[in-house]
Amino acid sequence: MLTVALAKGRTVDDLLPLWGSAGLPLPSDLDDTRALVFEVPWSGFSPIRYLLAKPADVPTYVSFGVADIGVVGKDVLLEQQKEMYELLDLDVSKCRLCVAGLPQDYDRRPERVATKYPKLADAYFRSQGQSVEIVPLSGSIELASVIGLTDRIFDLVQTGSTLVANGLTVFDTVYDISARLVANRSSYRMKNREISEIVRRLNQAKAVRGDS
Ligand SMILES: Nc1ncnc2c1ncn2[C@@H]1O[C@H](COP(=O)(O)OP(=O)(O)OP(=O)(O)O)[C@@H](O)[C@H]1O
Ligand SMILES: O=P(O)(O)OC[C@H]1O[C@H](OP(=O)(O)OP(=O)(O)O)[C@H](O)[C@@H]1O
Repeated sequence: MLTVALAKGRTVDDLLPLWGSAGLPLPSDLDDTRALVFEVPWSGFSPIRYLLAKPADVPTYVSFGVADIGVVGKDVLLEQQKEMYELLDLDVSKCRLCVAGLPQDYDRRPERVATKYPKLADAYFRSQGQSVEIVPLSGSIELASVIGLTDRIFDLVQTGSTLVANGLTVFDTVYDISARLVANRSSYRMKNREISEIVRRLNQAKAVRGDS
């Protein structure tokens, strides 16, 4: 059995079309159930057990080895820096980690920064030689700047529509983000046949998608 931890929500929604076109077995009734574990047979290989986890918890499952591989955003991997192999950029759930704020604050020295990524934000502002207070929040980060709790946010931007809707603008783009396939180090050795086949098929599906 190969156990795969998938970040539920946006990541798994964006991943499944690629996973399916790679000919990998799909959990079928994902949308119709509250179940979090799905076991699916895989012809010629060990069955796959999918775990649907909160995005921020996927690296924990993989690094402890209760999941052999996982799919999660690079933002989460960068923030947590857990021990594991990053095998593949899946090129889905693409967005950017940015510093943003109200346009009138652009020329002011930053004092407080709201973010779901406290370590990355701290490292970024230190690298700019700026000492800021990090305000950790768990979502709707834009709100902090809109109501004046902070003069910067450090958050994901894709279309930019959340920023626009809240009167905010990008000050700097810090990282390009996308979903990644990761593996537990010892699983990578012990279950190499299955894991290598998954990587091979996903690479092939990515190439076909890129051509079309
Ligand atoms: N607007 C976006 N566009 C594209 N990808 C995004 C966007 N927002 C987040 N992502 C990517 O998708 C991943 C999951 O985002 P999502 O918003 O579903 O999770 P979350 O808010 O962290 O989940 P939860 O709050 O349920 O734990 C992020 O880690 C990031 O890699
Ligand atoms: O540039 P956009 O296309 O508008 O996307 C960016 C928004 O998407 C994410 O939030 P999400 O929808 O995950 O909600 P959250 O703030 O509760 O995490 C991110 O934190 C931004 O708020």
